[in-house]
Amino acid sequence: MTTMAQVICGLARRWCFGALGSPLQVPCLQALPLHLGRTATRASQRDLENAVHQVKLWKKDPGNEVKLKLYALYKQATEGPCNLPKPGMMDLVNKAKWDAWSALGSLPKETARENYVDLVSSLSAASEPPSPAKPAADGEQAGGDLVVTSENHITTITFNRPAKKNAITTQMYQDIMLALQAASKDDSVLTVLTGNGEYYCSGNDLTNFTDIPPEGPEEKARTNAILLREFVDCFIDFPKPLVAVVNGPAVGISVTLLGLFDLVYASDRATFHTPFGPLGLSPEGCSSYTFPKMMGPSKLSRTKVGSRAGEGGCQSQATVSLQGRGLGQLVFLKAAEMLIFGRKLTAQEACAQGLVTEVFPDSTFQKEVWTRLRAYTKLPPNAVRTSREVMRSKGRERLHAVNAEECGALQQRWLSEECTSAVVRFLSRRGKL
Ligand SMILES: CCCC/C=C\CC(=O)SCCNC(=O)CCNC(=O)[C@H](O)C(C)(C)COP(=O)(O)OP(=O)(O)OC[C@H]1O[C@@H](n2cnc3c(N)ncnc32)[C@H](O)[C@@H]1OP(=O)(O)O
Repeated sequence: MTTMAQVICGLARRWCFGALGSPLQVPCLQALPLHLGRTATRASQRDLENAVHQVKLWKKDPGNEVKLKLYALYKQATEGPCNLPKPGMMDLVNKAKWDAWSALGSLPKETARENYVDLVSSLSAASEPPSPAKPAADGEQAGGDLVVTSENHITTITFNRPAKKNAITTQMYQDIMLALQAASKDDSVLTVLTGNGEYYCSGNDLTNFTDIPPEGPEEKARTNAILLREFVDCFIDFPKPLVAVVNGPAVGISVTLLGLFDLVYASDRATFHTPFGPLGLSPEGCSSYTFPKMMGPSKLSRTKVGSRAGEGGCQSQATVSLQGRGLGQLVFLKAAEMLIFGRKLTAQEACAQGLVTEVFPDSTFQKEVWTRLRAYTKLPPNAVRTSREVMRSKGRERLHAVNAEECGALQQRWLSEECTSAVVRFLSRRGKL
């Protein structure tokens, strides 16, 4: 059941959206501890104006409680005690504002001004914009192979091995699982995966296959299959919307997992490559199920348009040539081009196939995507979560079964001569073996 407090906070959140700049548009309830100890100089009218200006520059939403307090102090500092008629019970937003202002009673204007200035100054440090991960010129970036940040209701998990094209080590699989567990419980609305540097991710670190334990390669394949299954299960069961911010080329498991994401935003520099054939491997990340499924509907509609073969600008050769042979074949062919034959897709192609939600020019990619995501976090979080759950719940059991089957097949593949030779080929080209 929704409580009145939740209703108020929901309304307040909507009302506050994008209104940080104005000290007048500020809701919520409890009093905040203030810095009352200004003794050196009293805050002047100029100090107040500067503080108001500073609030306008804040990039980070300080939350409704703070904004409501700021509103009340500003009104008290400029107009004195609350002089408005009490709003009706159902006028929730104005009632919250009125309550906050009235709660200041007969606090002198000067003190309110001083409190406003002190509050802004104490919060300003915390409102600095986040420093984005800088592309590494060379070598690893500080902060570990995986960087997890949480702000503005977005938890971001960043692959941070730019010198290795963000290949995923065994430790990183473990750390991503831990990060997802934490993100499922934190106050974030969205969870984002992205990469630092030129690549989004070059997939599984192929040296993961080289440290064979004393028990032998069978044991290695068995433990890898368990790790992979647990890892993919975390994505299947994750309770909030998952967003991939694909900043550059994506390879292997970083591509297949995208079928389990809710939004996939790609730079036009990104490519999508699953070289399982050349590596002697088979698909994972539930892609053997999600890829044919997601690529299906777009092929279906294009097939209908395709009766005018040659006119439809987005028809591929394969689509046209398969017309009339049955949709099952048609759908499978497109996924098969990627998963069996390792065809690399451009961002635009991946978008046309339904793998990518939207493609952005690389020059504006970060700005546009993060602005969009920040706007999405202003939506009522419980509604977002519920919608996500009803969309995901139907297919979850099936996804777990697919994951188990794929991991079983891979356990065999990893022991095959085809796979071993491919990994040896890759590692020996740089004198790693
Ligand atoms: C628990 C197990 C789960 C298994 C599940 C998943 C399966 C997969 O993900 S399969 C896909 C595996 N990935 C690949 O096959 C990609 C391999 N890498 C490449 O083909 C190229 O490196 C790439 C095309 C990504 C980039 O090429 P270049 O631009 O020419 O760069 P370099 O090759 O010089 O790479 C720089 C540096 O990074 C190392 N690197 C890159 N990718 C990987 C990787 N996947 N594993 C290990 N190392 C990788 C590369 O060796 C270079 O290292 P140095 O030689 O030390 O500079």
